[in-house]
Amino acid sequence: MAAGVFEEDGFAAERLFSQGYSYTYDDVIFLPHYIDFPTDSVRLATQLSRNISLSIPCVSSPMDTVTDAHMAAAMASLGAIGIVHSNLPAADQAALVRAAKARRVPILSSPVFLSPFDRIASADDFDSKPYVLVTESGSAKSKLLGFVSRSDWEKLPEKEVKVFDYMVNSSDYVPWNSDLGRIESYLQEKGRDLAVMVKDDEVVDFVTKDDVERIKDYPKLGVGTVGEDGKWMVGASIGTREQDKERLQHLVGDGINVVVIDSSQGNSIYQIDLIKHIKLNYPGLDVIGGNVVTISQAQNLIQAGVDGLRVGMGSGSICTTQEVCAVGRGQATAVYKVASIASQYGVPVIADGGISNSGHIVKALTLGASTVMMGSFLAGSTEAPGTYEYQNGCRVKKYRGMGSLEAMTKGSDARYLGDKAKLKIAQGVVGKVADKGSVLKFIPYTMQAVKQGFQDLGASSLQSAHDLLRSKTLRLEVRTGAGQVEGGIHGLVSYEKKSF
Ligand SMILES: NC(=O)C1=CN([C@@H]2O[C@H](COP(=O)(O)OP(=O)(O)OC[C@H]3O[C@@H](n4cnc5c(N)ncnc54)[C@H](O)[C@@H]3O)[C@@H](O)[C@H]2O)C=CC1
Ligand SMILES: O=c1[nH]c(=O)c2[nH+]cn([C@@H]3O[C@H](COP(=O)(O)O)[C@@H](O)[C@H]3O)c2[nH]1
Ligand SMILES: [K+]
Repeated sequence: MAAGVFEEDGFAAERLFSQGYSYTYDDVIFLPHYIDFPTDSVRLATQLSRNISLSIPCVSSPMDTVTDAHMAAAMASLGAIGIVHSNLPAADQAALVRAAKARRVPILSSPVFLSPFDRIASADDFDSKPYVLVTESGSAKSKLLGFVSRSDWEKLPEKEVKVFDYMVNSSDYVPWNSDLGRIESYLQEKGRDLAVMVKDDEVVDFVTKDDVERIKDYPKLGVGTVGEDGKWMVGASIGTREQDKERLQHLVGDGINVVVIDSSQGNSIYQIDLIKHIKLNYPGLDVIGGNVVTISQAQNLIQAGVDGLRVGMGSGSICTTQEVCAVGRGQATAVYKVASIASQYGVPVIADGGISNSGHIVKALTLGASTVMMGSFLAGSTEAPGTYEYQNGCRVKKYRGMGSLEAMTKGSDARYLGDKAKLKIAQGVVGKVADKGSVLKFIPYTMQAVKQGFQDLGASSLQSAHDLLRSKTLRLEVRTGAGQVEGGIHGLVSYEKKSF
């Protein structure tokens, strides 16, 4: 296929993105190319940063309604990665990192522990869990003695008795790093409904037969993201205040694999100094800088030594930065521009914000990003922090911007403690997103859709998509308003949209 054949049809990215417009994902559309491979042969393996490889290009955002320990473990199990948020005291953030790394299953049950001499007075004591675990002292760091199932407790005629009188005695456990396959065999062999995981002298968690059955039915992805220590890889975010150096020390102590410096405008003296500090003091730790949207911002952070760049300003679903500050960039343009410079230095780019469907992921990756970072796309999942509630008959979870007044005044973050006297201006909102089920189910389907997009483009991998982009074989155009309407569902009285 000679490139010349396409010269007259569509634009190369270089030309399209140098005309003075700030384009976002929905503005642009790729022209299909040539298919000579099946969908399943498309490889989505990628780099998060210089030294961290992922088997799928997905990252969960460091936001307090998106990434805690549960999300981080689930993302790692999918071959992606989670970045634990920093809107809480340093020790608590480090505890989330520790929790995510303390298992090799994609789920967390966060058990309730009791001692044999405690009593279970009400169903609330189960904290919505099917079991409580019984240990010698009633804490995790104590000898496992057994468990109480909620159904057994409900059948008790007299609830005032001590746990000791009716618990199931069992000190049987599986090692902390057992995967689901191993746990399933254990449950089958022992004819049990519950496997407790123990590490050294600490009871880590439990997995139920119901959990295993549920997850077994989900589609399988590639290998999980595991570090040299045999644990899930987990990232964490920090700010650029002096106290964040101490926070980082905690996080490194608990084994984070990568740090993300969280700022809406990364090209600052504060961030550049911090990058240098981290590279000097933790030379083995990958640092992701940002956020940036221009070539010159990116160049400054690359010069300071970043191993990855986070791109996006004002493109997030809960962001009001462009409205409040008049600064930012359309996300398609931002990703293309930053990636075009970062690729020359071998620095991978994370396209952060504005992802609401698989097509946006295809666009971000094809325009030069190596991964996408998602907030709203993941916030309605089972694994996101918070509980579901009902709004107008719809099952929803809370999702909020980290620059919203509510998140800023949560009062825990050192970033704002010193600023109490200052007037606070919100750059984000608080909202709700619909229940999407488990990331363990919808991410594999989303990745399959991304593979179909890559196939249409004639790209069998991320590298091949980037090669098509840079060789100008990839052609694209801007869609008019009517073009965007035509590309969506239109002209129907009613419809049901089911993606998988
Ligand atoms: N990607 C995006 O478009 C946006 C993201 N956000 C999110 O909201 C949260 C807050 O972001 P920002 O407000 O940008 O946080 P930030 O911490 O970067 O900046 C807050 C303010 O503190 C200042 N500052 C930072 N370090 C300092 C230091 N060491 N000494 C003195 N002043 C210092 C900054 O210049 C800025 O005025 C983050 O989670 C961010 O990701 C907020 C707005 C837009
Ligand atoms: O202007 C902003 N005000 C905020 O309060 C805020 N909180 C998060 N973010 C950024 O949005 C990204 C997530 O965006 P999505 O929901 O579109 O995935 C995130 O990954 C952040 O980059 C914010 N931007
Ligand atoms: K926005």
